[in-house]
Amino acid sequence: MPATPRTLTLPAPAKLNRMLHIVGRRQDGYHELQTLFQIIDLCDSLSFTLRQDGVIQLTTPMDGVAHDDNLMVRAAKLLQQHSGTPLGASITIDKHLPMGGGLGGGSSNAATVLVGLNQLWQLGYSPTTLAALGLTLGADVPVFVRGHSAWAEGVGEQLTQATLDTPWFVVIHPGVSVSTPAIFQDPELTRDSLPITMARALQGGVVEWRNDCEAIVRKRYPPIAEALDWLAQYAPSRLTGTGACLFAAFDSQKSAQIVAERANQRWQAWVARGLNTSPLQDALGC
Ligand SMILES: C[C@@](CO)(OP(=O)(O)O)[C@H](O)COP(=O)(O)OP(=O)(O)OC[C@H]1O[C@@H](n2ccc(N)nc2=O)[C@H](O)[C@@H]1O
Ligand SMILES: Nc1ncnc2c1ncn2[C@@H]1O[C@H](COP(=O)(O)OP(=O)(O)O)[C@@H](O)[C@H]1O
Repeated sequence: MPATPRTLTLPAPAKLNRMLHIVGRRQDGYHELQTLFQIIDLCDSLSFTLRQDGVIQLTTPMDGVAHDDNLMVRAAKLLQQHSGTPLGASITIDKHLPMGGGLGGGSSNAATVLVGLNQLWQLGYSPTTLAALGLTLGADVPVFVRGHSAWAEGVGEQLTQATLDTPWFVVIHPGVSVSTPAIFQDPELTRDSLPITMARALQGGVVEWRNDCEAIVRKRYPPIAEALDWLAQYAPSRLTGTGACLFAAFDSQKSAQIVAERANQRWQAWVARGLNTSPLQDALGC
């Protein structure tokens, strides 16, 4: 039998919401969405070292997030409690994704912890079990556990695998942070988009592909409106999630790079490839 690995290094990729429609509001205040999630090759990198003493320790603190509130620590403890394993782990992160930027970095970190520790602790849980556990941490965790571009409904947890085009994206963070709860509480938010089918969404292309949060985000955060308008000179620009990041698709890496290099120095700009399968699942060979 092969020896149990004692360390594991795995990526935690970002996502874009290629479109996001708000089709209703539940009794508990949460919004019903229809969205196309696409995983991109912009990643954080997480390393796990097995511990026999049962301790969960994040060894790279993150500014503004207390140790025990960190989604990585919460995910590890959740899996530990659920499984009853006596094992622990030290976790380090090389963080590249902006926090609270609509790229799903925190959720992706949590998913990589669930998938990575499932392997390191040899628990043998299925993706379905891990996705259900992940959902208790955040609506965007399941898509990263499944590791495939997807059509999502409900609050984002009802996933159907989808295959999207894989352009090169320019992704911009305009340097302001958006409060997700404030956007969802905004009285002017459009909440009555007509539900569409996944087939229609995939056929509709750019015509149907809008983000219903964008009008409010533009109004409340002028620097985001400025960045969306700037990027739209080159290709249709759109917000991801509730922002603050926005993106546009290009045919080649070169054309995306030319645009990214022209971006305002006050913004962060990346060039990233759209994917259909996650680098996390690629790394694990599943
Ligand atoms: C809307 C998305 C699309 O990807 O935006 P981003 O977070 O990526 O920007 C996500 O599903 C967000 O999910 P997540 O980031 O987990 O949201 P949470 O922290 O759970 O929600 C923060 C708050 O936003 C509101 N909220 C969130 C999601 C939702 N479908 N309806 C809501 O009304 C709730 O008031 C909630 O308390
Ligand atoms: N490991 C983590 N990485 C990023 N954010 C985290 C993490 N753990 C907790 N958080 C909290 O979760 C919030 C949302 O994070 P993130 O997923 O990056 O944003 P978004 O949901 O907008 O894409 C952050 O503002 C931060 O307070």
